[in-house]
Amino acid sequence: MTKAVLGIIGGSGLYDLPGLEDAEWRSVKSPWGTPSDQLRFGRIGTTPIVFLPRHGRGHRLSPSGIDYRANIDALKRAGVTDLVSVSAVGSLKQELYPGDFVLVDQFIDKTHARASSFFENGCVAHVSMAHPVAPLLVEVIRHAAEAEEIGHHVGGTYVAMEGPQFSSAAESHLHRSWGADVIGMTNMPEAKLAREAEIAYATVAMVTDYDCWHPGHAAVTVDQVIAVLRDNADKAQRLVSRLARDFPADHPPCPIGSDRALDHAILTAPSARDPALLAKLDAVAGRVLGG
Ligand SMILES: CSC[C@H]1O[C@H](OP(=O)(O)O)[C@H](O)[C@@H]1O
Ligand SMILES: Nc1ncnc2[nH]cnc12
Repeated sequence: MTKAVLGIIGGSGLYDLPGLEDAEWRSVKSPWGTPSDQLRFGRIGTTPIVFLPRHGRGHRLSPSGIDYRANIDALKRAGVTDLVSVSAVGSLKQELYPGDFVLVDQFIDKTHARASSFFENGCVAHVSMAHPVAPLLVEVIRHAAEAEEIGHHVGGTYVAMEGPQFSSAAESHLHRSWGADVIGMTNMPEAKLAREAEIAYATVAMVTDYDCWHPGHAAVTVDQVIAVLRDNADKAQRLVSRLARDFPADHPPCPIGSDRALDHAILTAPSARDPALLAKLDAVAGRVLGG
């Protein structure tokens, strides 16, 4: 059993966590770059919490400009074992209405302009992304949503697009033809990097719009996204607070191995590893690299 530290990445509209006790913004340095902001350390009940606003306070960072490696590395250095992303998404299905919450369990990664791995020349590793979302974490979120009587859908596929422009209608129809449920711009490579860092990851996707495929709805605009987020801020807040309050202090092993993803992943022979890269991997891969 490991002691749990709950990380929350706040997406669009979520730049702080009211209700966090003993809260303090603290800078955490990362050898991978500059995290989106300082981390907000605190607790809710007895659960230690580390919060990070993904786009920075004031929404300074575009989805392509976020240093996802620095964010995940900093959260790992802060001791985070479980990470919940709270994200605005467009709906690709009639039955997923603006205001609904979707606990996604799969991703399709269409991003192409972001560093997407900690493992580079000099230390090559291949982790499994077959099951990108940690089932025990989803269960705790599901219980929290039920306890707060917040309507939610369990399961769904999130398409991660590069952005920052929204999709064309042809792209939106293509994503629907893939059977995907929701679309956003940020959960990849975040989920891949969390897996490499052996952090359990799950997403609360908050539907804000019907993207641009729906004949009965105008194409998505930022104003619309913000209006829906504002209307649902209280629900999101209640969900996170309940999740944190009820979060189990001890941590059984993840059934899909999120917490030991590197056990058989590193291919580069010890003698061929690049010492400079190994030094940067101290937090992410310290468990298997030692030192
Ligand atoms: C403001 S709409 C587009 C923006 O919102 C989502 O961000 P996040 O996942 O951080 O909530 C979407 O991915 C885009 O970055
Ligand atoms: N329709 C959409 N496409 C991409 N990202 C989004 N975030 C919120 N709505 C979105």
